[in-house]
Amino acid sequence: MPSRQKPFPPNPNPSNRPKTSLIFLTITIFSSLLILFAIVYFLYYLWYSLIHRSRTNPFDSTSSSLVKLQRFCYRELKSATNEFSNSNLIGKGGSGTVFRGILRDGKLVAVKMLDSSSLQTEREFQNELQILGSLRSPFVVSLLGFCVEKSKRLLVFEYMPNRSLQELIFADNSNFNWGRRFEIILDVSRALQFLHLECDPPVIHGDVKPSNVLLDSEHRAKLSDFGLSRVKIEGEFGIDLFSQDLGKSQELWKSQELESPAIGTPVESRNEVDFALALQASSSSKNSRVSHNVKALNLNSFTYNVNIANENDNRNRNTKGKEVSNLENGGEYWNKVVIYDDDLCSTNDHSKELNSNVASVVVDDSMSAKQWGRDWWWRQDDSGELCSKDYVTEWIGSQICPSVNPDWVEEKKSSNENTNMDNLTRLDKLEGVNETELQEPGMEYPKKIHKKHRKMQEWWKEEHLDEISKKTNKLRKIETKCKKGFRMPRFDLIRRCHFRRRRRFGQQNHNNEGDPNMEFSFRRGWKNKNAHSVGSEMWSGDLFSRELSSTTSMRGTLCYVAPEYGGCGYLMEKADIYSLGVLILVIVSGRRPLHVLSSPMKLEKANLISWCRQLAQSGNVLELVDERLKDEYSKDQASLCINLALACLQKMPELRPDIGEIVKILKGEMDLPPLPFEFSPSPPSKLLHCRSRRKQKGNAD
Ligand SMILES: Nc1ncnc2c1ncn2[C@@H]1O[C@H](COP(=O)(O)OP(=O)(O)OP(=O)(O)O)[C@@H](O)[C@H]1O
Repeated sequence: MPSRQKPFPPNPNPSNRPKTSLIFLTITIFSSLLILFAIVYFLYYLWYSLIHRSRTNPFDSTSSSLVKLQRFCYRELKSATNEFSNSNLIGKGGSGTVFRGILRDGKLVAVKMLDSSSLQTEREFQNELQILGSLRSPFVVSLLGFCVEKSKRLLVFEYMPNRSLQELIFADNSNFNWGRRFEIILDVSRALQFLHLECDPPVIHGDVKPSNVLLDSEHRAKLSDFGLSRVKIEGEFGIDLFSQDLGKSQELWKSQELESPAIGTPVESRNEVDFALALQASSSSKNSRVSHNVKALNLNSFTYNVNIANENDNRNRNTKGKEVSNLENGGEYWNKVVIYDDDLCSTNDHSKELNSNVASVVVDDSMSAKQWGRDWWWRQDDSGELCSKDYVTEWIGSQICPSVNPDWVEEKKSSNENTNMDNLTRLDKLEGVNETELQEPGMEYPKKIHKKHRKMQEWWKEEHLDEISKKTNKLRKIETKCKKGFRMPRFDLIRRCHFRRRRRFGQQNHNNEGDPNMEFSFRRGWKNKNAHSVGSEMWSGDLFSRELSSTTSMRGTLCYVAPEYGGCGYLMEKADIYSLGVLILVIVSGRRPLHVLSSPMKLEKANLISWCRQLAQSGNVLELVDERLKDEYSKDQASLCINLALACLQKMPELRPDIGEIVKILKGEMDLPPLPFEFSPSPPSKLLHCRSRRKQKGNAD
């Protein structure tokens, strides 16, 4: 009989059901709590790490440092400086005049009155406020306050009673002993260490030189003048045009290195072009790169308590407490005019216009078309023309030899002093310098410069038409790619802001273009509205100014500026390292980087850097040490400093030590890495042979 299946027995205990759901509920609540706790913990951790992170964020909106900046009325600063009297005048720089002042509370300050409002002034002012205003370090001069009234721009700094290193080094009866020199080198290095490694994002000073190193009452050095500084924003650059070029130059470097003669080769064959490189920065277009850091300032989340108040132009208007930036306009600094909220003082910004009335300034002389010409440009296109010491010598000769440079005779008559092609010519400042200024004592620039330089440019144009055309095609290709959607944000950005600027300042541009003299300015390039060829397009200021007009990085000081920066490249930490290298040599030697003496016998010492390299090659670096020190210095320290400087002066930025290493080396915590010989200034030996063969051939003819 089939067994009947019993139905499933009913649950003997119906109260089990609520028990199960209770357990389920408990588990759910517990796990929810756990997740909530984890989230809270994560958020707390995030907050904690943000608050306690070791780096100083100069642009951290939570930072109260900027809030501490005091806004002064013009009247107040006027009375503090006794109406900006000459007796209170303590210095004059490229961008303004500095006065000593005593505030109402008795505090001694240095008041820097920036020269009349221009784009350049405004940018430097904003830079000082936004970068230096947020930095606090014992190695950096403190910015205490500012004043904005109409077109007046003033900055109030802590007073540095022992003035600048420049004055200390070059004072006649300088009691500048070795201990102090070494301390100053260490202090400047620490200042850069702070900027490069302890700030987030890192800050690049961009203009390290003796006059920007100020000394406090205890002769401790502090870095000042952040008008040209930049904030490094990692990863903002998109496609890196520069590094592509750098790759190329690296290949060249390698080939040079391989083909360069071994140690012991006569110096003449691989001597210096540092000076050329520095000067190259002042007029190179080939090395001009689209500036990739113009946006740096605006990329930061500045959330200062600011108002925009400019009723005169198209600048953005913004409300208090908001970031004032205009990315559409390429994020250029001048679209971000910040006026600090202060009930006491006027908040109107009357800075209106780009000062387009800029003199063309170049370094040239009657011989320059030839002298500067081929040799000068050699390094810019690697086209094979030899660049050697000759042109430096010739150039210096032209400054010294009366037959070559009649201007010099005049100068000499009026003064028997040494001729110093000093480092104090800031490339960006040259732009605004007129001829009269150039003829100031100590600045041996020839007078009729426009015409001569024009010739050189025309020569260059002829010689390099092919190359320019290639470059133009390359740019066009990039543009086409842009249009097709291939993202080249920087290029496009630069292009856009160029056109916008042209529109904005259309009137001024028009005026310049109408100038039959084809003025050259570092940012605008050559203007020739009648020129239509590809090559002339470059020099007409179209392509050239497209690159340069948008760049805010046409910066640096002659002889201190890093060659790769060239005024238009990236301003990276290693550019500061290069300048530090020059500064170290200047401190150790007590000489200017380019010190041209009337005696031709001392010509080889004219260029400090190349002289130092020569000494290094002959194993006699201590000859460079300032004679005024006699034998009262530490030979080990001096030789360490000089070798360290040489390491900093390497052409390839990558090969230079970083600032952390430099500080360690100076403190004796790390050995100086073996110093590679710097062959880059020499042309590849192949070219040397070519040239010598050509020369021989020429002689035979
Ligand atoms: N805080 C300060 N305390 C004392 N002296 C100062 C101070 N700031 C500047 N000076 C003096 O004023 C001079 C001019 O300084 P400024 O920064 O205007 O120009 P610079 O650095 O010499 O040139 P440039 O602006 O072209 O780089 C300095 O060399 C220094 O002697």
